[in-house]
Amino acid sequence: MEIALERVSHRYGATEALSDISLAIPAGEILCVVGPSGCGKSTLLRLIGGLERPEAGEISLIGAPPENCLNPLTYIFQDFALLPWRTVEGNVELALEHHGMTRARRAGIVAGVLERTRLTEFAGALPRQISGGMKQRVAIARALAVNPAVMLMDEPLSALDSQTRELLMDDLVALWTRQPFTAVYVTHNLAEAVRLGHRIVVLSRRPGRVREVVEIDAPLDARGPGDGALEAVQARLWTLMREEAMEADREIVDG
Ligand SMILES: Nc1ncnc2c1ncn2[C@@H]1O[C@H](COP(=O)(O)OP(=O)(O)OP(=O)(O)O)[C@@H](O)[C@H]1O
Repeated sequence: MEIALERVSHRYGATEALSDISLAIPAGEILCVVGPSGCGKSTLLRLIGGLERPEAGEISLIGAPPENCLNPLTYIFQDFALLPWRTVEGNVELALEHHGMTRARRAGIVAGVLERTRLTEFAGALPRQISGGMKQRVAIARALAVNPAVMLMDEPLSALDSQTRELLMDDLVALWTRQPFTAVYVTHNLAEAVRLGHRIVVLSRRPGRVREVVEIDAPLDARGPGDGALEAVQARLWTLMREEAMEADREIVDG
Protein backbone atom coordinates (compact mmCIF):
# COMPACT_ATOMS: atom_id res chain seq x y z
CA MET A 1 0.00 0.00 0.00
CA GLU A 2 1.37 3.36 -0.99
CA ILE A 3 0.58 6.74 0.54
CA ALA A 4 0.29 9.74 -1.73
CA LEU A 5 0.07 13.33 -0.57
CA GLU A 6 -0.92 15.81 -3.18
CA ARG A 7 -0.56 19.52 -2.59
CA VAL A 8 -1.44 19.24 1.10
CA SER A 9 -1.72 22.46 3.10
CA HIS A 10 -2.94 23.00 6.63
CA ARG A 11 -3.36 25.92 9.00
CA TYR A 12 -4.35 26.48 12.62
CA GLY A 13 -6.09 29.83 12.80
CA ALA A 14 -3.53 32.37 11.62
CA THR A 15 -0.65 29.84 11.72
CA GLU A 16 0.11 28.31 8.36
CA ALA A 17 1.53 24.95 9.47
CA LEU A 18 2.08 23.15 6.16
CA SER A 19 2.05 24.40 2.61
CA ASP A 20 1.80 22.53 -0.67
CA ILE A 21 3.29 19.20 0.39
CA SER A 22 3.39 16.52 -2.31
CA LEU A 23 5.00 13.19 -1.47
CA ALA A 24 4.65 9.54 -2.37
CA ILE A 25 5.65 6.85 0.11
CA PRO A 26 5.90 3.46 -1.60
CA ALA A 27 5.25 0.22 0.28
CA GLY A 28 8.30 -1.04 2.14
CA GLU A 29 9.97 2.34 2.44
CA ILE A 30 10.93 4.22 5.59
CA LEU A 31 10.53 7.92 4.94
CA CYS A 32 12.12 10.15 7.57
CA VAL A 33 10.86 13.68 8.08
CA VAL A 34 13.23 16.23 9.59
CA GLY A 35 13.02 19.97 10.03
CA PRO A 36 13.32 22.71 12.63
CA SER A 37 11.06 22.87 15.64
CA GLY A 38 7.52 23.86 14.73
CA CYS A 39 7.86 23.17 10.99
CA GLY A 40 4.82 20.90 11.01
CA LYS A 41 6.32 17.40 11.31
CA SER A 42 3.75 16.16 13.83
CA THR A 43 0.96 17.87 11.92
CA LEU A 44 2.01 15.96 8.82
CA LEU A 45 1.78 12.65 10.72
CA ARG A 46 -1.62 13.53 12.16
CA LEU A 47 -2.92 14.36 8.70
CA ILE A 48 -1.58 11.10 7.23
CA GLY A 49 -3.07 9.19 10.17
CA GLY A 50 -6.45 10.80 9.58
CA LEU A 51 -6.55 12.42 13.04
CA GLU A 52 -7.10 15.73 11.27
CA ARG A 53 -8.28 16.59 7.79
CA PRO A 54 -6.03 18.76 5.63
CA GLU A 55 -7.39 22.16 4.83
CA ALA A 56 -6.38 21.69 1.20
CA GLY A 57 -5.01 18.86 -0.91
CA GLU A 58 -5.47 15.10 -0.90
CA ILE A 59 -4.00 12.25 1.08
CA SER A 60 -4.68 8.80 -0.32
CA LEU A 61 -3.81 5.23 0.48
CA ILE A 62 -3.36 3.43 -2.82
CA GLY A 63 -3.51 -0.32 -3.39
CA ALA A 64 -4.54 -3.26 -1.27
CA PRO A 65 -3.56 -3.46 2.40
CA PRO A 66 -1.05 -6.15 3.37
CA GLU A 67 -2.38 -9.63 4.08
CA ASN A 68 -3.96 -9.93 7.55
CA CYS A 69 -3.84 -6.17 8.01
CA LEU A 70 -6.20 -5.29 10.88
CA ASN A 71 -5.50 -1.59 10.88
CA PRO A 72 -3.91 0.27 7.96
CA LEU A 73 -2.25 2.98 10.08
CA THR A 74 -0.68 2.67 13.52
CA TYR A 75 1.18 5.19 15.64
CA ILE A 76 4.31 4.89 17.73
CA PHE A 77 4.91 7.80 20.08
CA GLN A 78 7.87 9.00 22.09
CA ASP A 79 6.13 8.27 25.42
CA PHE A 80 5.40 4.57 24.62
CA ALA A 81 1.72 4.91 25.66
CA LEU A 82 1.59 1.58 27.52
CA LEU A 83 -1.09 0.69 30.06
CA PRO A 84 0.80 0.37 33.37
CA TRP A 85 -1.51 -2.32 34.79
CA ARG A 86 -1.15 -4.61 31.80
CA THR A 87 1.76 -6.94 31.20
CA VAL A 88 3.96 -6.73 28.10
CA GLU A 89 1.80 -9.41 26.52
CA GLY A 90 -1.40 -7.67 27.64
CA ASN A 91 -0.27 -4.37 26.11
CA VAL A 92 0.43 -6.03 22.78
CA GLU A 93 -2.88 -7.91 22.94
CA LEU A 94 -4.68 -4.60 23.37
CA ALA A 95 -4.20 -3.84 19.68
CA LEU A 96 -6.00 -7.07 18.76
CA GLU A 97 -9.05 -6.70 20.95
CA HIS A 98 -12.33 -5.79 19.25
CA HIS A 99 -11.21 -7.46 16.03
CA GLY A 100 -13.45 -10.47 16.62
CA MET A 101 -10.71 -13.09 16.39
CA THR A 102 -10.40 -16.33 18.33
CA ARG A 103 -8.31 -16.41 21.47
CA ALA A 104 -5.94 -18.89 19.79
CA ARG A 105 -5.36 -16.62 16.78
CA ARG A 106 -4.75 -13.66 19.04
CA ALA A 107 -2.26 -15.63 21.12
CA GLY A 108 -0.48 -16.74 17.94
CA ILE A 109 -0.09 -13.18 16.67
CA VAL A 110 1.10 -11.92 20.07
CA ALA A 111 3.66 -14.73 20.37
CA GLY A 112 4.90 -13.96 16.85
CA VAL A 113 5.48 -10.25 17.40
CA LEU A 114 7.00 -10.77 20.85
CA GLU A 115 9.47 -13.16 19.23
CA ARG A 116 10.26 -10.67 16.43
CA THR A 117 10.91 -7.92 18.96
CA ARG A 118 12.88 -10.24 21.31
CA LEU A 119 10.40 -9.81 24.14
CA THR A 120 9.20 -13.40 24.62
CA GLU A 121 10.86 -13.87 27.98
CA PHE A 122 9.41 -10.59 29.27
CA ALA A 123 5.83 -11.38 28.26
CA GLY A 124 4.62 -11.42 31.88
CA ALA A 125 6.47 -8.27 33.04
CA LEU A 126 4.70 -5.02 33.83
CA PRO A 127 5.86 -1.76 32.16
CA ARG A 128 7.35 -0.46 35.45
CA GLN A 129 9.59 -3.52 35.62
CA ILE A 130 11.26 -2.98 32.24
CA SER A 131 13.67 -0.41 30.80
CA GLY A 132 12.71 2.50 28.54
CA GLY A 133 14.18 0.77 25.50
CA MET A 134 12.18 -2.33 26.20
CA LYS A 135 9.00 -0.30 26.71
CA GLN A 136 9.48 1.15 23.25
CA ARG A 137 9.99 -2.37 21.86
CA VAL A 138 6.61 -3.27 23.38
CA ALA A 139 5.06 -0.28 21.60
CA ILE A 140 6.70 -1.43 18.35
CA ALA A 141 5.43 -4.99 18.91
CA ARG A 142 1.92 -3.65 19.52
CA ALA A 143 2.09 -1.62 16.29
CA LEU A 144 3.37 -4.61 14.30
CA ALA A 145 0.64 -6.90 15.71
CA VAL A 146 -2.01 -5.39 13.44
CA ASN A 147 0.25 -5.79 10.40
CA PRO A 148 -0.27 -2.17 9.40
CA ALA A 149 0.14 -0.79 5.92
CA VAL A 150 2.05 2.12 7.42
CA MET A 151 3.58 2.84 10.82
CA LEU A 152 3.54 6.50 11.80
CA MET A 153 6.44 7.11 14.16
CA ASP A 154 6.65 10.43 16.02
CA GLU A 155 10.09 10.87 17.62
CA PRO A 156 9.98 7.25 18.82
CA LEU A 157 13.49 7.22 20.27
CA SER A 158 13.83 10.72 21.64
CA ALA A 159 12.95 9.80 25.24
CA LEU A 160 15.80 7.27 25.33
CA ASP A 161 19.48 7.69 26.19
CA SER A 162 21.97 7.50 23.33
CA GLN A 163 23.12 3.89 23.89
CA THR A 164 19.53 2.65 24.08
CA ARG A 165 18.74 4.64 20.95
CA GLU A 166 21.56 2.85 19.10
CA LEU A 167 20.20 -0.53 20.23
CA LEU A 168 16.68 0.35 19.16
CA MET A 169 17.93 1.54 15.76
CA ASP A 170 19.61 -1.85 15.32
CA ASP A 171 16.32 -3.51 16.32
CA LEU A 172 14.31 -1.48 13.83
CA VAL A 173 16.78 -2.30 11.04
CA ALA A 174 16.67 -6.02 11.95
CA LEU A 175 12.85 -5.96 11.98
CA TRP A 176 12.70 -4.18 8.63
CA THR A 177 15.29 -6.51 7.09
CA ARG A 178 13.34 -9.57 8.22
CA GLN A 179 10.01 -8.21 7.03
CA PRO A 180 9.99 -4.77 5.37
CA PHE A 181 7.39 -2.37 6.71
CA THR A 182 6.35 1.06 5.52
CA ALA A 183 6.91 3.94 7.89
CA VAL A 184 6.84 7.69 8.14
CA TYR A 185 9.38 8.50 10.82
CA VAL A 186 9.53 11.98 12.31
CA THR A 187 12.72 12.90 14.13
CA HIS A 188 14.84 15.82 15.26
CA ASN A 189 17.86 13.58 15.19
CA LEU A 190 19.74 13.64 11.87
CA ALA A 191 21.87 10.62 12.85
CA GLU A 192 18.66 8.60 13.22
CA ALA A 193 17.36 9.87 9.90
CA VAL A 194 20.46 8.74 7.97
CA ARG A 195 20.49 5.34 9.70
CA LEU A 196 16.81 4.54 9.17
CA GLY A 197 15.57 6.52 6.19
CA HIS A 198 15.46 5.26 2.62
CA ARG A 199 14.53 8.85 1.87
CA ILE A 200 14.69 11.90 4.08
CA VAL A 201 12.36 14.85 3.62
CA VAL A 202 13.68 18.15 4.89
CA LEU A 203 10.89 20.56 5.76
CA SER A 204 11.42 24.30 5.94
CA ARG A 205 9.92 26.18 8.83
CA ARG A 206 6.63 27.98 8.93
CA PRO A 207 4.94 27.15 6.80
CA GLY A 208 6.47 23.70 6.46
CA ARG A 209 7.27 23.09 2.80
CA VAL A 210 9.35 20.33 1.24
CA ARG A 211 12.76 21.92 1.03
CA GLU A 212 14.58 18.86 -0.27
CA VAL A 213 14.22 15.08 -0.48
CA VAL A 214 17.48 13.20 0.05
CA GLU A 215 17.71 9.58 -1.01
CA ILE A 216 20.17 7.12 0.55
CA ASP A 217 20.93 4.03 -1.52
CA ALA A 218 22.93 2.06 1.06
CA PRO A 219 20.89 -0.86 2.45
CA LEU A 220 19.75 -0.29 6.04
CA ASP A 221 21.69 -3.25 7.38
CA ALA A 222 24.92 -1.94 5.80
CA ARG A 223 24.70 1.36 7.70
CA GLY A 224 26.24 1.98 11.09
CA PRO A 225 27.83 4.55 13.35
CA GLY A 226 31.03 6.09 12.00
CA ASP A 227 30.07 5.52 8.34
CA GLY A 228 31.75 8.36 6.38
CA ALA A 229 29.20 8.46 3.55
CA LEU A 230 26.32 8.71 6.04
CA GLU A 231 28.13 11.40 7.97
CA ALA A 232 28.46 13.38 4.73
CA VAL A 233 24.68 13.10 4.16
CA GLN A 234 24.10 14.16 7.75
CA ALA A 235 26.35 17.20 7.28
CA ARG A 236 24.42 18.13 4.15
CA LEU A 237 21.10 17.83 5.99
CA TRP A 238 22.48 20.04 8.75
CA THR A 239 23.56 22.66 6.22
CA LEU A 240 20.02 22.69 4.86
CA MET A 241 18.52 23.07 8.31
CA ARG A 242 21.05 25.25 10.09
CA GLU A 243 19.75 28.70 9.25
CA GLU A 244 16.17 27.81 9.90
CA ALA A 245 17.05 26.06 13.15
CA MET A 246 18.89 29.22 14.25
CA GLU A 247 15.87 31.31 13.43
CA ALA A 248 13.60 28.94 15.35
CA ASP A 249 16.01 29.12 18.28
CA ARG A 250 16.07 32.92 18.23
CA GLU A 251 12.29 33.00 18.19
CA ILE A 252 12.04 30.84 21.29
CA VAL A 253 14.64 32.96 23.11
CA ASP A 254 12.96 36.23 22.09
CA GLY A 255 9.47 34.95 22.88
N1 LIG B 1 -3.68 22.11 17.63
C1 LIG B 1 -2.99 23.21 17.28
N2 LIG B 1 -3.53 24.42 17.40
C2 LIG B 1 -2.85 25.53 17.03
N3 LIG B 1 -1.61 25.53 16.50
C3 LIG B 1 -1.01 24.34 16.35
C4 LIG B 1 -1.67 23.11 16.74
N4 LIG B 1 -0.82 22.08 16.46
C5 LIG B 1 0.29 22.63 15.95
N5 LIG B 1 0.17 23.97 15.88
C6 LIG B 1 1.18 24.90 15.32
O1 LIG B 1 1.50 24.43 14.01
C7 LIG B 1 2.90 24.52 13.77
C8 LIG B 1 3.45 23.13 13.48
O2 LIG B 1 3.39 22.34 14.67
P1 LIG B 1 3.93 20.84 14.75
O3 LIG B 1 3.74 20.37 16.16
O4 LIG B 1 3.34 20.03 13.67
O5 LIG B 1 5.47 21.07 14.45
P2 LIG B 1 6.72 20.06 14.70
O6 LIG B 1 7.62 20.25 13.55
O7 LIG B 1 6.20 18.69 14.97
O8 LIG B 1 7.34 20.69 16.01
P3 LIG B 1 8.39 20.05 17.03
O9 LIG B 1 9.60 19.69 16.22
O10 LIG B 1 8.69 21.17 18.00
O11 LIG B 1 7.71 18.87 17.67
C9 LIG B 1 3.50 25.17 15.02
O12 LIG B 1 3.60 26.55 14.78
C10 LIG B 1 2.48 24.89 16.10
O13 LIG B 1 2.51 25.88 17.10
